[in-house]
Amino acid sequence: MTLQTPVETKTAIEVRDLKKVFRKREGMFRSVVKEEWALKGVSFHVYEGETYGLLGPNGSGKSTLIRILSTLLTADGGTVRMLGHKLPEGERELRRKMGRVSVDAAFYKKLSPRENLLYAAQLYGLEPKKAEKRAMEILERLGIESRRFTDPIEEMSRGMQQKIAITRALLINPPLLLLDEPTTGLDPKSRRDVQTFLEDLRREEGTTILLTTHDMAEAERLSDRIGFLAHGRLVAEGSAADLKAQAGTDDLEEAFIVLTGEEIKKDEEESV
Ligand SMILES: Nc1ncnc2c1ncn2[C@@H]1O[C@H](COP(=O)(O)OP(=O)(O)OP(=O)(O)O)[C@@H](O)[C@H]1O
Repeated sequence: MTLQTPVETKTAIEVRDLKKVFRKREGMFRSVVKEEWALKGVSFHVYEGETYGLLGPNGSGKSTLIRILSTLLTADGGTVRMLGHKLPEGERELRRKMGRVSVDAAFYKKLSPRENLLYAAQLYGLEPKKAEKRAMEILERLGIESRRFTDPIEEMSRGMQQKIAITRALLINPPLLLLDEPTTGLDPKSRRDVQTFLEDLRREEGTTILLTTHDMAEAERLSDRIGFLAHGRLVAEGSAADLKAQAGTDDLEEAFIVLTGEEIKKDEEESV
């Protein structure tokens, strides 16, 4: 009898009962403290090499969740384990292993993408020539013409800045990528460039990707599994097909409404 080797599926991200509260002072004398639970106990996991999309309307807690995983915010409850490291203890190691992109990426705006990326490469301890070659390759694949590499970032559109932020996150070729709304506000072509690039990355490098979006088509195109987030809770999860089956519909947007009782408002510029 021959024993079959089981296919090993490792977990890259494990989030258990994650909670986050924001406290705001309100009232005339700012004496009233109001608590806002952005995350009310969220649990999910992402397998190695999987793309997992968190889908939710404005204010559902997507950015808060990604910011905690990115080590930019600390949680008020629950546990996070990524690539075998627990937060907050494994913060330093994790920062070296993950790429993070958010809508408010900080750059030296007077400097060019080339200068910003070389500076980041230096911080990562990368060899400048190799880093430059990799950066130029990624920028080209993302559809930025090489003649723009030396223009100041402040002269570039938001879409271009977003592509430069993605390039920076990928300089170290991280096994894990956390993307907060990677295509929000991009024109249709830029959006497709970024989506195609993310698909290639998953296929060619086996990168584990956690992304947030409020774009149904994007979630469906990119994600192996999708989690529906509403009011700080993960209401449902599964492949797009599973979620549609759970809701008894063949449309993901309708499935979102049926399963969460919420609607996702589309930004006007986002209709592709
Ligand atoms: N720094 C903060 N201080 C106070 N409240 C905050 C802070 N960040 C987020 N919140 C609140 O937490 C809740 C979740 O916000 P979060 O930004 O995570 O949602 P989101 O799903 O990412 O929304 P969007 O799609 O608009 O970015 C909201 O009610 C928001 O007002």
